[in-house]
Amino acid sequence: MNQIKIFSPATVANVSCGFDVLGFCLDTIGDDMVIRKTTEKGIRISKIVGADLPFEADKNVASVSALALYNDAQPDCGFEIDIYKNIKPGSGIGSSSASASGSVFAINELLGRPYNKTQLTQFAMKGEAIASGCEHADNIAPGIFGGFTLVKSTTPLQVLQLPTPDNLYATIIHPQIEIKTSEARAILPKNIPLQNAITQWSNVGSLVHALHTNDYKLLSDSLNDVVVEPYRSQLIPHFDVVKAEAIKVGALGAGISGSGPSIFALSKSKITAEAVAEAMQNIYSKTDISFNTYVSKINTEGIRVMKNE
Ligand SMILES: Nc1ncnc2c1ncn2[C@@H]1O[C@H](COP(=O)(O)OP(=O)(O)OP(=O)(O)O)[C@@H](O)[C@H]1O
Ligand SMILES: N[C@@H](CCO)C(=O)O
Repeated sequence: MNQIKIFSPATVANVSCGFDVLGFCLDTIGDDMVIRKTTEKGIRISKIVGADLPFEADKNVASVSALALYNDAQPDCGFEIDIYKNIKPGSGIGSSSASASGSVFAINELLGRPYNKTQLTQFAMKGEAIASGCEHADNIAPGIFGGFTLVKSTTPLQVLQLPTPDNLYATIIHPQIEIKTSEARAILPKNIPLQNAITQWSNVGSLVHALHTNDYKLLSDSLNDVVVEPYRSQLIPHFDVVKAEAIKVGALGAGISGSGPSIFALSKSKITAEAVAEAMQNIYSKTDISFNTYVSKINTEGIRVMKNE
C-alpha cells in the first residue's frame, strides 16, 4: 500500500466536568486526509484545502506529530500529507487534534501497523502541544480510540476507553468567533477552592459510572463544570442562554466543547438532539454572529480508512 485516504473526526474534549481528561468522538464532521509514501525521505505537507495553515513541517501539527513517529520508526521512505480541512481551526472541536492524530494513524497503516493506539496517541500529542502549548490528549484519545475516553495519565500515557450508551447523540453549535486554546488556558486560575474540587471529582466519577450503566439520569446530573466553565463561558457570547435553552428542550446537559467557542449538548435520541440544534440556532440567529450546527451520533470507531491503494 502506497497511499491512504482517511476521515479524521472532530472531537469534544472535557465533557463539562473532565477538564483535560474526558472526551468523545463525533461522526458527522471531520477532516479528510490523503497520505502517500515518497522516495524522498522526511515528512512534507503537500496540500492544504479549506484553511490557511502553515506548510512548514515544524509548524503544522500534522507534520510535527508525523515526524515524532517517523523519527522513531526510521522507515526507508518519506511521506507527504494532503489535508482537506472541514474543522475550522480554533473552533473547539479538535481541529488541531484531527490533523495531529490523522497523520500518525495513516502513516502507521502505511507501515503495516507497528504501533498500538496508545503509542499513536503519544506521537499525536507532540503535534497538539504546538497548537495549545501543552501535551494534553483529551481530543486525540477519542479520535484514535473512538467513543468516550478518559486519559488516566499522560506520563506515562494511560488511556481508558469508556462505554458509549446506545442512542446517545451530540449537538454542536459553533458560533464563528475564534478562541485559541492557548489563550483559553491562560485565563484559568492556578488554584481552585476545595469545595469546587470535591464537586468536580464527584461529577467525573458519576459520569463514568453513568456511561458504564447506561444511566441517563445520572449522566445528566454529572454534566456540570464548576471549575473551568465559569471563566471560559465569559468568552462565548450568549453561552448561558444557549445552554439553558438546550436543557429546556430536553438535552441531558450542555457545556463548552473543548476550549470553545463551540457549545455541545448530549441527548438521549436523534429527535431530541435535532430539537436542541434548533433551539441553539434560534439564539444565534437573532444576533449578527454566524454559526454552524452539527448533530452526530457518538462515533465509537474513531478515525477510519476511506480508501487505500
Ligand atoms: N493542521 C492543523 N490543523 C489545525 N490547526 C493547526 C494545524 N497546524 C497548526 N495549527 C494551529 O493550531 C491552532 C488551532 O488549534 P486550537 O487548539 O487553538 O484549536 P482547536 O484544535 O479547534 O480547538 P480545541 O483543541 O479546543 O478543540 C491554530 O493556531 C492553527 O494555526
Ligand atoms: N482540555 C483542553 C481541550 C482543548 O484543546 C482545554 O480545555 O484546554
